[in-house]
Amino acid sequence: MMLKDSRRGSRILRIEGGQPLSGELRIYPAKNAALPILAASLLTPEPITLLEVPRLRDVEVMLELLSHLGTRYQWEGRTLHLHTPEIRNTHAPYELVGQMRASFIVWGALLARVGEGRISLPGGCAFGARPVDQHVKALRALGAEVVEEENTFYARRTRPLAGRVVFDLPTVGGTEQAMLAVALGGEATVVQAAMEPEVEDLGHFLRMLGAEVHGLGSPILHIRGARQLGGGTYRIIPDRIEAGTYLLAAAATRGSITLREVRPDHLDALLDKLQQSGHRVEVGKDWVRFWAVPDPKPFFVEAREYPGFPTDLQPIVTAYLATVPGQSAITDRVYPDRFTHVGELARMGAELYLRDRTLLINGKRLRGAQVKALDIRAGGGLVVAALSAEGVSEIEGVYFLERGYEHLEERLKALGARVGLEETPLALAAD
Ligand SMILES: CC(=O)N[C@H]1[C@@H](OP(=O)(O)OP(=O)(O)OC[C@H]2O[C@@H](n3ccc(=O)[nH]c3=O)[C@H](O)[C@@H]2O)O[C@H](CO)[C@@H](O)[C@@H]1O
Ligand SMILES: C=C(OP(=O)(O)O)C(=O)O
Repeated sequence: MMLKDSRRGSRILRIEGGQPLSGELRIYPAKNAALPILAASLLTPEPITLLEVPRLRDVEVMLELLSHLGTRYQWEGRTLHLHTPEIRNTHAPYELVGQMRASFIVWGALLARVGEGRISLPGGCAFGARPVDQHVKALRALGAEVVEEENTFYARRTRPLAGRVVFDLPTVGGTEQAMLAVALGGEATVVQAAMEPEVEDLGHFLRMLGAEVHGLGSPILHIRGARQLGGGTYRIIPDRIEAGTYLLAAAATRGSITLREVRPDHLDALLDKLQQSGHRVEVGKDWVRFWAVPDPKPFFVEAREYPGFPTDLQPIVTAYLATVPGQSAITDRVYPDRFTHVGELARMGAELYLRDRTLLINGKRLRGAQVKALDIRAGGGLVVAALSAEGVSEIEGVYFLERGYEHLEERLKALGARVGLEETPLALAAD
């Protein structure tokens, strides 16, 4: 019996597997680039327009937080107008920050704009420890006074933040936090900065506002903030994780698809693995064509920081490899315990063995089952597995899928999948 989850609703995604995906898809802009750019909009009193913003639950949550802090916003189709003439609140409470980790970087923006910020420890996908010590280290290195009390952090500054931040490890959110903290009037050199395309996109956005940003895409960044930032219109980069999910779904179903409005260079690590598996790939400036072979080969993947194989595609490539005969192996250097999807995939008949943080996979034809998405990309993995499986799967935890995949059901249908979103009857949903 399915358990009722009142906060997350009781909908299920029903997938009848076995249909090879085929067709064309325009990839949406990146959630993980949109979220820090939304946080950065707090830095300026001037209006900002973001073109083609993903209409995702995470974006709605971030907008709720921004309005609490003082932003007025308006949607016009997929275009988003934002304006923060002044900050009305300097406290980002748990009810908002607890829903999503990316919200934590509004802290740096508040500190830069009004000199202080109080923020609750963030929530987000739970796939092992996700500390914030590097965020605190960065703000302290820049001269902020930081006090932690009962899962809430308070920071203030008495002068513009400036200094050298040396991270212990490359952190996407930590790097973005440091960038926001100095973009308005401060200055920083960031050593061992994250090189992810989403960090680079934030850098381009800050440049548009008037900050100087050097070294984007490299491990050493230099940011010189402007005394006053302006506004402008910005287009966010395509979502490499959404693109990767559809490519792996096509691979798992032995289908063929064309992705448009993508950045193939952001997908290098995945495209290389797909080719290693035997599939055919062609790329152009902003498109990728993919044809699966019927008898792909297994491979080894190690998820790492960009430009390595992305950890956010790790659960999804696991689902694909679970369909490939032979032995594959996966490790995740970014989140070594990101394996919440393993038990659920096993329910679909996948043969997976976790040994010393390495996942060994004996690929085979999967079978449909009732499973539960426990985070966004674990959910993406279950969708990929269900699409390739024999029979019907019912995926619970649609809430998580909606955090990361816009119009998932319609898009899969357009590619020929047999999929439907269903309300669980109340009788079934009750525990
Ligand atoms: C909204 C967003 O963009 N989320 C992405 C972002 O998350 P997020 O920014 O939270 O991930 P980080 O890059 O910060 O994490 C990388 C590693 O650094 C560690 N760490 C991080 C911060 C800190 O203060 N201390 C610390 O030890 C983490 O535990 C992890 O092992 O990058 C992750 C890694 O690519 C992705 O999985 C997430 O989808
Ligand atoms: C893990 C993700 O998001 P967050 O960092 O907000 O948990 C994700 O987008 O896959």
